[in-house]
Amino acid sequence: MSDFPALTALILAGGESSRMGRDKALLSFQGVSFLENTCLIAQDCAVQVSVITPWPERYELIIPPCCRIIREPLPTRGPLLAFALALTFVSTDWVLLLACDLPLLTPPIMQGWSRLLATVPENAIALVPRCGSRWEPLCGFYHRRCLASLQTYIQQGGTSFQKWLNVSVVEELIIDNSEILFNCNTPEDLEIIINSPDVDSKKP
Ligand SMILES: Nc1nc2c(ncn2[C@@H]2O[C@H](COP(=O)(O)OP(=O)(O)OP(=O)(O)O)[C@@H](O)[C@H]2O)c(=O)[nH]1
Ligand SMILES: [Mg+2]
Repeated sequence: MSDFPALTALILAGGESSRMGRDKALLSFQGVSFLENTCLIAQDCAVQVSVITPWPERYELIIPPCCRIIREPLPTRGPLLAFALALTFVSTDWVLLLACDLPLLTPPIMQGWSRLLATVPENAIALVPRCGSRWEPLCGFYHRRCLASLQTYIQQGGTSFQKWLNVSVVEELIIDNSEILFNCNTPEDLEIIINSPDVDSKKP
């Protein structure tokens, strides 16, 4: 048995990738696509992994066999609404939400963070890292009890993770090394990780 609660991982793969100019989920890093790599990392700490996307056909051959796909209607309306939809399919208390463009995450890091769930106060709806004044919501843990407040926020027209988290009780996930959250959005970002001598072992 693991020393953290059962987790469902929800992986977002429905972005436009407009800055990258091609689908980030399909980018290859160290011989594995970004999306498959994210699924494999998530599998290591989650009892169920689901990919939420409007185009399942694009990914069904690259994701590991036991991962589920949740189809999101088109047109997409951003990560917050995709998360709210996916959350309705979750049966574990805790969820790990991940973007598919965080290629430096590793299983040991995610497991270490998962252990912190035991320290989260009962009234908190999430455990999320911060970078400066902003949350890093697409690499965070959410309790299923956040769904009610999330749905209310969305019904009021909200679409911003930052604003929703700022009006919620959220525990900050303190991270030792923010480089682990390196977000690969542009061709230049991709060059950086491909050419970095430190990422061979994915230890920034
Ligand atoms: N399912 C789903 N995922 C989304 C949606 N929008 C963004 N994402 C995902 O959220 C994560 C972060 O996306 P961003 O890097 O902010 O945006 P992007 O749309 O992928 O790329 P840009 O067009 O360059 O902003 C990625 O994993 C995206 O695939 C959406 O509407 N639905
Ligand atoms: Mg991004």
